[in-house]
Amino acid sequence: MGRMGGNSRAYTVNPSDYKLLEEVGYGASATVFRAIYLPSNEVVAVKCLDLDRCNSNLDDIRREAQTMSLIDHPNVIRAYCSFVVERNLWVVMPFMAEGSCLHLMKIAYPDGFEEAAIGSILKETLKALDYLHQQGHIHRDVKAGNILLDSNGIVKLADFGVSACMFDAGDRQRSRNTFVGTPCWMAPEVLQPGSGYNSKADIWSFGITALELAHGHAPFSKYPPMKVLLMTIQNAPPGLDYDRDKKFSKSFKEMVAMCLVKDQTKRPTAEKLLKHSFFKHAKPPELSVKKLFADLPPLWNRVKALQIKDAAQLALKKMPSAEQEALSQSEYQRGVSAWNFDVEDLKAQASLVRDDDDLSEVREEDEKLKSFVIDKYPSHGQSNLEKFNSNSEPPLDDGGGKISSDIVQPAEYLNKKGKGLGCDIPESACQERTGWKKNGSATEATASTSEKDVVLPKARTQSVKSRQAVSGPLMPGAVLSHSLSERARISERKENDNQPKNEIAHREVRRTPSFSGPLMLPTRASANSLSAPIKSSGGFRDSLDDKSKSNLVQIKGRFSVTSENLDLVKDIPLSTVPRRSSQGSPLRKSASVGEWIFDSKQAPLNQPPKEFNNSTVPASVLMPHLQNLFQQTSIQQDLIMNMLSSLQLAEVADASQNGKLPPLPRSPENNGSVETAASERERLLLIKISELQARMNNLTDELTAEKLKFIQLQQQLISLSSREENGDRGEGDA
Ligand SMILES: Nc1ncnc2c1ncn2[C@@H]1O[C@H](COP(=O)(O)OP(=O)(O)OP(=O)(O)O)[C@@H](O)[C@H]1O
Repeated sequence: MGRMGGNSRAYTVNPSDYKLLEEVGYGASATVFRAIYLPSNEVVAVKCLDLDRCNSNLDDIRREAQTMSLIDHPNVIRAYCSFVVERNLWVVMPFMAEGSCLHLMKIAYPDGFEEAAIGSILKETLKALDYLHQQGHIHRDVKAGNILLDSNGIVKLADFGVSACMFDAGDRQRSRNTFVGTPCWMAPEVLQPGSGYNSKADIWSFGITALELAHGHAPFSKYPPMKVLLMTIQNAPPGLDYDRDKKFSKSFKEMVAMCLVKDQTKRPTAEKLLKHSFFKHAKPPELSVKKLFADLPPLWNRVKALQIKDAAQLALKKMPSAEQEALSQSEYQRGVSAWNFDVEDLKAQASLVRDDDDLSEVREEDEKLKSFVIDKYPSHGQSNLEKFNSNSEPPLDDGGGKISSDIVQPAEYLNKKGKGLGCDIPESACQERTGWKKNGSATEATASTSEKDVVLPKARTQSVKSRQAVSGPLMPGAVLSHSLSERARISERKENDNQPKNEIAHREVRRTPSFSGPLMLPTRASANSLSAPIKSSGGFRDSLDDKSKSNLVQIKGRFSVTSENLDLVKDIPLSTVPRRSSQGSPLRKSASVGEWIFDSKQAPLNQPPKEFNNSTVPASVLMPHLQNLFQQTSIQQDLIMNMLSSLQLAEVADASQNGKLPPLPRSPENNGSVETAASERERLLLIKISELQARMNNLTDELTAEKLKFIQLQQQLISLSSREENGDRGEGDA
């Protein structure tokens, strides 16, 4: 460590020679400051690496620092010198006044740069890569966050050297607990166990970086690491879409496609890629890059604005997501640090990760972000909040988590014409151009082909949602209330996802005894099994929990999918219930109770109309049948419930009087046995209820039989009378 060669100017390794000024960047393990090198009054950047957060030892760092001293290229940022200050490693570098491309996009270009600027930035970056590869190095961390710009438009690739060393030794990027990163830039071969990788891995990352610059975020960036790993391995490579990314040239699309080939041997070298027509026509960066930040405020003010926004986003992170992210993150750390993936294991882990990219959720988060900012910065006013939007934002892929108490000065900045903030937000600093530009679906629309791959999980999530809705919003009128309650239930479920498990369980128990919606099948099941007073006992709580578990068909994302065909007698001891096969069940026929009430035009219940088997039947045809079915079922349900409850009340009173049920203990001395007696009482009541149900079934059977008899008699009567009529007519004719 110490001074590094290849630089004409000598820099001391004495920390007191450096005056640290504003923070201009932060990453997984480091914070970067603008600083003054006092002996020469020169502005430099000092990167302070927290050694406690790095998994590398000092020897590794020293070795890498020596390697760095050999690097000398205009497009690779070099370290002037480095030294240890307490538990930090300070790396002194040239100060790149416009920061990273990532920051620039976040602050002013949430949808990415225009092609001319991208071409220049990529060309300079590729020159750096070519140089490094020629020197036998692999960068391994090519991404917009590591492409730095200075005020002249000069482009330099950063984070090589010390950082790469730390990457070797462990898991540099992911060593900080608060950091949430994604392996979006990693080549498939890097993620695959044992496949080995070389400098072509940088070409893949370069291709991903091209997409990042084009869209404002890397493909898959909204997914947690585990999911990204799998998507990178399993999905078709991402790319620029020939239709959707119309604004980009064919040669740009071609160039990206060449980089993002899964077979590394088919990817071009940096040297070869530089000869691609896309780079041949690239403009000098002074022309196309410099104008990107022409009217932007100083870097440190932008960084502060971003920190506030990042803090707001972090504060809004919902618990389960955070937990899942932590899980994903820890798995990711485990795998990445060893560079040894068990793909099957990853799949299993990734299946635990939610699919959460539907727009409604993004909007929901967006709304929360707004309200958070209102709470935190009430003076900003609603009009300004309209400018806040995180839809287009990729997840934080740098540090974050630092809630700065500093206040960004009133922004004279970010007044870029047509894009400028032009607002009066004092702290979060007019973030219109800080990536909070509203572009929601537009981002989706311009997504790369990679995001087409994402459509699948999306569709799956949606189908799960629609299945959930089956029990609810079938029809207007009386059922509407149920649909509403069901929707409320779903949203409650959503809410539940954000709550500690024990609380959810608690609420589940509290919710189920409510019989407000007799048409809701899950509620029916619980209503059928138990009466309200019994439900309040602890014993029932267990049974409820078990029941809810047993009804769980699938957990998908935020939603648990429950069986819609819950057995109404599920909770009743089997031995006491005369079970019938559904086919031969008179109870099924007893659905004809509805026929007594509704006119004969109504659809038969036992047999769905033929069209039902045809999936192409229009909803307009299906809806009346479904409504009819639903109404009849609900009426039948109500009838049964009424009969059941009246019978039940009578029986319970009866049984209690006859001493069949143990009376509830009344004296305080009996307190110890209250629970036992109560649960015994519950058990007996359950048996009673099941007996009553069985009796009710028999009664219904009898009723149905009587009805059939009645119909038969009616038919006989009709035929008799018609025969009589015919006889009369015959006689008359004769
Ligand atoms: N020389 C520099 N001049 C100006 N800004 C810089 C300089 N070096 C780094 N930065 C800023 O600081 C940020 C973090 O730096 P860097 O990427 O080196 O840290 P890190 O901890 O290695 O981050 P990560 O590992 O997440 O990429 C950069 O994204 C950039 O915005």
